[in-house]
Amino acid sequence: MGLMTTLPSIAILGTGSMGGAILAGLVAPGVTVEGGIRVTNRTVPKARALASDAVRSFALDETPDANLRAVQDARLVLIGVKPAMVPDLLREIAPQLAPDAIVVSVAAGVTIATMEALVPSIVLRAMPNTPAVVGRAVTGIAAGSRGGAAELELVRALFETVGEVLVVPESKIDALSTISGSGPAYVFYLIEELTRTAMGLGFTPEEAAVMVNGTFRGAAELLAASDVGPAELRRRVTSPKGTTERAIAVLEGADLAGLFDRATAAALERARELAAQ
Ligand SMILES: NC(=O)C1=CN([C@@H]2O[C@H](COP(=O)(O)OP(=O)(O)OC[C@H]3O[C@@H](n4cnc5c(N)ncnc54)[C@H](OP(=O)(O)O)[C@@H]3O)[C@@H](O)[C@H]2O)C=CC1
Ligand SMILES: O=C(O)[C@@H]1CCC=N1
Repeated sequence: MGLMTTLPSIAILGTGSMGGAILAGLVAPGVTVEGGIRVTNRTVPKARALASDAVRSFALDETPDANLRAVQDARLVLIGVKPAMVPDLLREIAPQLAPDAIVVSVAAGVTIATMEALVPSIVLRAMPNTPAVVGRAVTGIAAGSRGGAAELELVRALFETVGEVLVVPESKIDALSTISGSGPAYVFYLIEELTRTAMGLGFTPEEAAVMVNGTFRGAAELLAASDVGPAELRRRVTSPKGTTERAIAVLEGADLAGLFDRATAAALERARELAAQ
């Protein structure tokens, strides 16, 4: 972010919530994609909406060989379709991939071994999150058995156009997904619920949004700007024998910590199911 980045030609196959968020980073100022960006979707209106001077888009409904056309000469091929569709898509594009193509999948669960069995290319996995849209993603990336440091650095540069990157072994990528991949949903859920509570206390939706959204933003920015961690920042809100202390006691009584352990365990279990599909 904020740096000048030059990337080689890129194809995004499946440009929905996640693929579209990454595309937003690629077309941001400061990023040059030499050789251009091609993206695909199934439906025509969605594909059309993504087209611009910098982006050629293809819809499968209109161009049945959309994915083949998109990967032609592409150095980076980002797989953004649903996990269950990944194997068929890889089988389809395998004959068309450039000899030096690097395939990067963001699909939850689908392992590098599964993908390496289907394409001759270097394959990596990445697990970004939707704040990519505003350049604030956290993305885990994992290398496979092919390729080396240069390919990993290229994929790091790709995801650094949309935020921070953490390199992890593939054995940790599903666990990372349960924290940062799904994490924005947990945060939005908390925001929704606190907003509902505020309205129950008599505030208008607008007032509730000012209070809740502003508080999440303020707390996140305070944490980012602080040299102390969240526990100390929480302590500074929690006056001894005051009101926050009572509220926190209720959350502790409901085992909020245990709930997060159970929620992430369920997400991890689902990643394993998706891998087995
Ligand atoms: N959403 C998130 O926060 C994250 C998602 N992921 C992963 O990203 C992937 C996509 O998820 P998400 O973006 O949420 O889902 P979406 O449904 O928003 O995106 C999937 C996209 O794939 C398109 N598509 C369907 N079939 C094909 C095809 N055969 N060829 C090309 N494109 C096709 C769809 O087009 P159309 O809509 O026109 O049918 C759609 O735009 C999943 O594998 C998920 O695990 C990873 C990290 C975070
Ligand atoms: O819910 C999902 O399966 C994807 C992966 C992480 C976030 N969204």
